[in-house]
Order: sequence, then structure tokens, then C-alpha cells
Amino acid sequence: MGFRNNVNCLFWGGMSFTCDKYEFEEEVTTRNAEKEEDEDDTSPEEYVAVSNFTGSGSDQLSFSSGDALLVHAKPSPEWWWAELQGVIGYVPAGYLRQDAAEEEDTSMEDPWQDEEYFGSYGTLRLHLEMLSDKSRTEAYRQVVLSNSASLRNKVVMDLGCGTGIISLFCAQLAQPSGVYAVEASSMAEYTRQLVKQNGCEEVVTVLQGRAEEIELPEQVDVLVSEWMGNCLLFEFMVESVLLARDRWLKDGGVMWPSSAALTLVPCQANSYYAEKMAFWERPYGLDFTPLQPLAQQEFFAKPKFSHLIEPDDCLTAPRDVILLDMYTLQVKDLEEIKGQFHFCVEKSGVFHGFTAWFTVRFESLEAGGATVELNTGPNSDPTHWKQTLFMLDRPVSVCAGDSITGTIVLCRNPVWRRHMNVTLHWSINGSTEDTDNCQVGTKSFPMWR
Ligand SMILES: NC(=[NH2+])NCCC[C@H]1O[C@@H](n2cnc3c(N)ncnc32)[C@H](O)[C@@H]1O
Repeated sequence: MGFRNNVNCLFWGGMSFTCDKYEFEEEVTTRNAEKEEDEDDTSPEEYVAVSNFTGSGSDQLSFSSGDALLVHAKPSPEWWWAELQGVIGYVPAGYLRQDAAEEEDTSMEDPWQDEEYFGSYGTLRLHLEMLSDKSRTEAYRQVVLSNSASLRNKVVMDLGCGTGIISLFCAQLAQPSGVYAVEASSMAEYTRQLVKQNGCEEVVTVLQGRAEEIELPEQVDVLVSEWMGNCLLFEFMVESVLLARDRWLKDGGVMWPSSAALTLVPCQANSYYAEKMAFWERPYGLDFTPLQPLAQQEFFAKPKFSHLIEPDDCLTAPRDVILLDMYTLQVKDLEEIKGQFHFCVEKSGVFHGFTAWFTVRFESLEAGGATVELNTGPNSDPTHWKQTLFMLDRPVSVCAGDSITGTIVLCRNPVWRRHMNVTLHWSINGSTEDTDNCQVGTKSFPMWR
């Protein structure tokens, strides 16, 4: 039952930096290489690690939270050249803080921002958005409907039930022996009323509290949750689902969704580029191009959520770059998830960036039964997630036959646990033989801190 492979990672080695804006190359020879004294050599700066990091590849330096590192160089915003007890290598800048004493005291703030997070789910706005999303909600209804016979006498946990819609589907369309609807926000009080209002109080029990903390009277046969965030993982509610799986799902129990895939495609974004960047070229006959670096930082430094990509904007066939198996995925795997891609450009155009979306699949309770799929991509009915657009700093013209190869790395924020960084590395190889027209680039996008 379920998918065998876990996080389908094709690991990325190597460490060369070429920012498509600064066009400089940093080639690492060996881990203990002496850094050539560059002309403006400055003394190393002391930083403190705020989280553990396990390096991969021979040029990354592992460290533990609290270690004092000496930063010798900052070849890119994301990766710095640092030293720990005489050993030198690359470290992720997001894991380091200048002298902790200088930092405003963030130890008082909750790294999960739960007050703000569950506060937002205590009002109707987000629940109305989710319930109004027919593709999303009908997909969960279809899962229950197509498994109604198998759900008879089963015990279900609905993690993060919100208004209880999935639990009510279970009680209305099937005959489970019990449904535990778990909701941490104050919405739970209303969810109880909705369960009663719809005559489901015999089957559905609403438990208010965090799934990690509540106690269920029994193990469950099915753990269902709608946990997906922008770019699949944002909010990292998936961590709660994995912890609940390990604690409450019976052996042989079913996870809904059973698997998840992050899909990526190189794309055009002409109207967005025109609106945010080209605009400054000739507004009212004036030259406002000195503002373009500002525009790049303000509009293109972070991903654009709720982007609607047209199928025609895709320059290549989309590719699943990350696959998550909800039976074997571990919380520790969420710290850093990598995927590789190789796209063949199908039509000439302007490569403005990458668009990402996700698909989740719900396997049948019946062996060999039909799998239900919720695809949030441009060729499916639109959802409230829409897609996520990652704009390059500068667009690149590409021709049919060119290839765009590289990696995507989702790196969880070591401090703000619902946030992550998405780093894209790419190289564009012309279809013609001359190898010197290879363009490479890398860019990191915070989501959001
Ligand atoms: N797809 C998403 N990105 N969000 C949709 C589901 C979010 C719902 O789950 C609730 N929720 C989120 N995490 C938890 C948790 N650990 N325990 C209980 N309820 C939760 C949250 O309060 C909200 O009502």
C-alpha cells in the first residue's frame, strides 16, 4: 500500500557560483583550500550558528547550533566561506547570526508563529477561500465518495479540520465508526456546532488543540488532512501530519494524501515583467530606468504567490522535480529537499523564470482501486493556490532545442519554522554545438523570512 520511495531526491554536488547579475565564478578546489588573499581582504567576521547543519559534498562545512564560525568571504547571499576549528568550507548564510547579543532578542518569539497562524484560521476569511475552492474541496469529497464502502467501520482522523468539511463528508457519504476532527484554532467551537447542525455528532468528535498535543482514545485507520501550502510546503503543516502519522496511524493505515509532487517549468511572464520592470523604461516619455534595480529587488526577490500561468507560457514540458511519499517521509527530511531538472525548450521565447505547482494523490482503500488526484497546475481547474512564480533577475532569450538544466533546493528556515528558502540553479545550453554559449545562474527566494 502506498508508494515505496521516499523523497525522490537527485542530489546536487559541486559548488560553483555564478550570479546571473554579478557574473562572477567561485570555484572551490578542496575543503581546506587556502583562500587566495583577494585584494580587499578583510578580517574574518564572527558568527554564531542558530541551527545544526549537515553539509553535503566535500566543500560544505557541517556545524552545530551555537558553534562560533569565522566568515572569511561571502561569495553569494546564500552561501558563505567560513571556518570552524581550522576546517573551512561553504555554509548556508541563513543558519548564521552575527553576535547573538546584537540581534534583537527573537528567543521570545515563537518560531512557529502559532498565535498569528492559528489566529488567522480563527476567522472565516481563509476558510471561505478554501471552501470556495471547488477543485480542492470536490477532490476531498471524491476521495470519500469513491472509498465510501471501504470506510465502513473505519476510524478516521481529520487533521486540521477547519470547519470540518472533510469530516462531514465522511459522516454523510460513508459509515465510519468514528471521525476525530482535530482543529487548533478557535474555529473548533463553531465546527462542533456545524457537526451538530448537520446531525453528525454521533460519528464526528471535534477535538480542539494542536494535533501534536491532543490525545485520541484509539489509533486510526485513515489520516486525512489538507495540509498543502504554496509551493507545496509553505506553512510546514506537513510536519504536524507526519508526527500524527507516527503517533496515531495504525500499521497498514492509509494517508490521504498518500503522495505529493512538486512540478516545475521554465516559463515566460511577459505581462508580469512588463508591469513591474519594463514599465520604468519610458513612463510618460521619461527615462526611469535607474529605478529598475529597485524594482528587481522589490518585485522579483521573492516568489509571486497566486500566479496564474497560461499553458502557452510554458517554454518546455513541466517536470516533477520533487516527490514525497507520505508513508516514509520523515520530519528531518523537511530541512532540505533537493530535486534536479533537465528541460528541453520546445519553442523560442523569453525565459523570465520558473513556475511551480503541486499535485497530491489519494490512493484507494481498495487494493487496485482508482487513485484520486488533485493537480494545481495550469492544465487543471484553477485552485486558490494557483501557481508560484520565481522571476529571474534578468530574462534570457531561449530557442527551441536549448536545454535548461539545474536544481531546486527547498531549504527550511532554521529559525522561522513555517518558512523556507527556494534556491534555483540553472544552466542554459544552446542547441548548437558551440559550448561557450552556456549561461548559468543561481538565485535564492525567501518564503518569507
Ligand atoms: N492547507 C493549508 N495550508 N491550510 C489548510 C488547513 C489549515 C487548518 O488546519 C489547522 N491546523 C494547522 N496545523 C494544525 C495542527 N498542528 N493541529 C491542529 N490544527 C492545525 C489550521 O488551524 C486550519 O484550520
